[in-house]
Amino acid sequence: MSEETLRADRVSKQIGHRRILHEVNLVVGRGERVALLGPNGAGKSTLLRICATLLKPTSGQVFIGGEPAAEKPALRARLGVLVEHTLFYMSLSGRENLLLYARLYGVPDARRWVDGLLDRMGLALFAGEPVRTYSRGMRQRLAIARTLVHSPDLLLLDEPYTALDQEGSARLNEVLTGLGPEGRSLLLVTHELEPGGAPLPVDRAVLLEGGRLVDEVTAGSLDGDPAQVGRWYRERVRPGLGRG
Ligand SMILES: Nc1ncnc2c1ncn2[C@@H]1O[C@H](COP(=O)(O)OP(=O)(O)OP(=O)(O)O)[C@@H](O)[C@H]1O
Repeated sequence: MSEETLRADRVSKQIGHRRILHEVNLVVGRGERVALLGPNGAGKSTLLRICATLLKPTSGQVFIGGEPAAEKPALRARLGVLVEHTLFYMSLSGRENLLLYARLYGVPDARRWVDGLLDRMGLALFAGEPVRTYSRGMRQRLAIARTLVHSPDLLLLDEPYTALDQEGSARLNEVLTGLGPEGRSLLLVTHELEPGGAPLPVDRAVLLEGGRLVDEVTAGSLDGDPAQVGRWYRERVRPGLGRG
């Protein structure tokens, strides 16, 4: 794996007559966690989907671990992706759903590993229950666990805190905090600036507006206080008013 886990190189996206992304350059280093922030409609989900190889850019390229993603579909296995509406087999249990995924990726000692993930997301008690009985927050916890099943090098999470309660958010924060030391990387789209009342667990935040990356900040540059990422963002963007 190169030191650059993800590189978006002059990525543009046009849908119909609309330019949604304008020559976006973004690098996520190995073990680095980056928040992709911006107002509604800025193009965050579109950029994340392109980085996740779910959507093709109109121009520009995405590199995963230094390799061009468009030419190597196998790189997909290095990614853990959460976008809206994860699909599960509703009549199967949470555990069975994750085990299917684990077998697909040839995860060793799958049962133990999957049970560990369910436990980390606070789903141990419901592991054997069919997913159709899960609440929205429980499904979101399961969807997060699923992104981790194959120990991906890069997590791409779009609004993962949606529907999570305080405890679920804290569990996710813990998972994301553990990524850096394991050399795993994160691209996180969120409107939640203090999830579960805690600072965003990222090393850097970038601001996307009108399809352009317009600013960035490292958590370390803000007096070493990651809680300041939220303040940094709020000072730049006032909801509904665009750039402040
Ligand atoms: N398939 C599509 N067809 C037409 N327009 C689209 C399509 N997908 C996205 N868009 C438009 O692209 C722009 C960016 O959308 P995107 O979902 O990437 O924004 P976002 O920053 O994630 O917004 P939000 O914070 O509201 O989730 C929006 O104006 C949206 O309407």
